[in-house]
Amino acid sequence: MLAVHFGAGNIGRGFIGSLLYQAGFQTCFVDVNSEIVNLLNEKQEYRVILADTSQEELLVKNVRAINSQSEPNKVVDAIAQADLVTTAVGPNILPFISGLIAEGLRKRVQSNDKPLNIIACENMIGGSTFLKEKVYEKVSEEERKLFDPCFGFPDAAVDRIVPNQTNEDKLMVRVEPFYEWAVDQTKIIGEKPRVTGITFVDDLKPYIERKLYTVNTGHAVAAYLGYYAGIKTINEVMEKHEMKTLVEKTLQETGLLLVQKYNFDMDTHKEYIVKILSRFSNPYISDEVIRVGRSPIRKLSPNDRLISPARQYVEVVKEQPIYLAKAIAAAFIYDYQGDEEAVELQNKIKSQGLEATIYEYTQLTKESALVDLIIHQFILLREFILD
Ligand SMILES: NC(=O)c1ccc[n+]([C@@H]2O[C@H](COP(=O)([O-])OP(=O)(O)OC[C@H]3O[C@@H](n4cnc5c(N)ncnc54)[C@H](O)[C@@H]3O)[C@@H](O)[C@H]2O)c1
Ligand SMILES: O=P(O)(O)OC[C@@H](O)[C@@H](O)[C@H](O)[C@H](O)CO
Repeated sequence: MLAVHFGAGNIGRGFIGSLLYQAGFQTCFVDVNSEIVNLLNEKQEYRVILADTSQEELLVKNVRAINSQSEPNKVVDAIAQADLVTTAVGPNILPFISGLIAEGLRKRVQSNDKPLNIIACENMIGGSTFLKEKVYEKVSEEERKLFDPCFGFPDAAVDRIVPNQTNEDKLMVRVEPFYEWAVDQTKIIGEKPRVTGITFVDDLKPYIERKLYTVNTGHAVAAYLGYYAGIKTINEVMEKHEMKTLVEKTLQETGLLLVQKYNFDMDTHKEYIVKILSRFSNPYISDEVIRVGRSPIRKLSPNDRLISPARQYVEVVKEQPIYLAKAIAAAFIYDYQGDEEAVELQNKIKSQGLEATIYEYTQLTKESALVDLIIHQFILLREFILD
């Protein structure tokens, strides 16, 4: 069985690649990083180490890689023969890989009538659906009709903390022991991929919202407030009582929303939050706030981990989400110069002011009480910096 996986980065190698190997797949990674591509082809295996007391090691074998920039035709051929296609490249990159996927599917319908599922394993709601839209923009109406019965794009939620890391062995990747991979089985075409570790569900929305608005919201709060306080890593943030409290208070807000919206059991959800907080404090992982806070414009977009739960909190809980507003304000203050989106955001605030910048990136409107709340929290944080 052949899996083609786009993105041989942290989550690609550390999570998806390791589960695919354990399920008996040969994995062909597709990436633009020639160093990683060459190493994968040279070694054909890599190590995944668990970041806990056990330091357990898994040798992931049966892997190869293609550089999609220099050998796009090989990617097309691999997709034409694959049994599964997955991605972990980042939401902003999906449009850039959609052309190659379209080419691959175009070639495949001519020679291979086996159904194929393409699963985007990205931190976003509706990632595979978005990828499908981008692929379908590149093919004709006639081809879309041919593709529909053959290719599924089931959405997914993936959870495993894999920090950026520099190891002597450049292929090795250190990962937290916890993982979760939920896939919308209603959108699968043909047989479900036989991968132990995937949970197939009929309704992905509660899974993805619970994950994104707990793990990723909590992470974003820790990253932006941590950066603001001059702290380098997430576990250092969690060691500061007042910071940890801010993360907890924010997760109480998203928790209340999730419990009311999905009828989750409150005690079970509280336990889920406790588990997430303990994952953030894992002493075996050093996860920089600049990785977790990366791409603030994406993280401030309407359907992502900050604005979406804040807007829904107002609608569902009918109160003001003070702590989410504080986290959003901290994201608008985030000015790390090594992050293109942070630089763009700060330039926008300088040139057009905070209020117009909020409207532009969050798509909140003048009618939303959230805007004043965010501005208020922004001023409080700014005054604190200037003091
Ligand atoms: N790291 C985590 O803890 C984690 C956990 C769950 C989900 N995710 C999600 O997984 C995705 C990847 O995150 P990551 O942390 O592994 O990032 P990463 O930067 O480590 O990996 C991304 C990989 O994609 C490659 N890439 C970039 N452009 C490409 C292109 N055009 N074609 C093929 N490959 C390309 C990069 O070279 C890199 O190897 C993101 O959507 C992220 O939100 C990450
Ligand atoms: O990958 P991002 O930029 O969407 O979010 C950063 C982190 O919150 C994220 O990578 C988490 O580590 C991951 O989602 C845990 O499952």
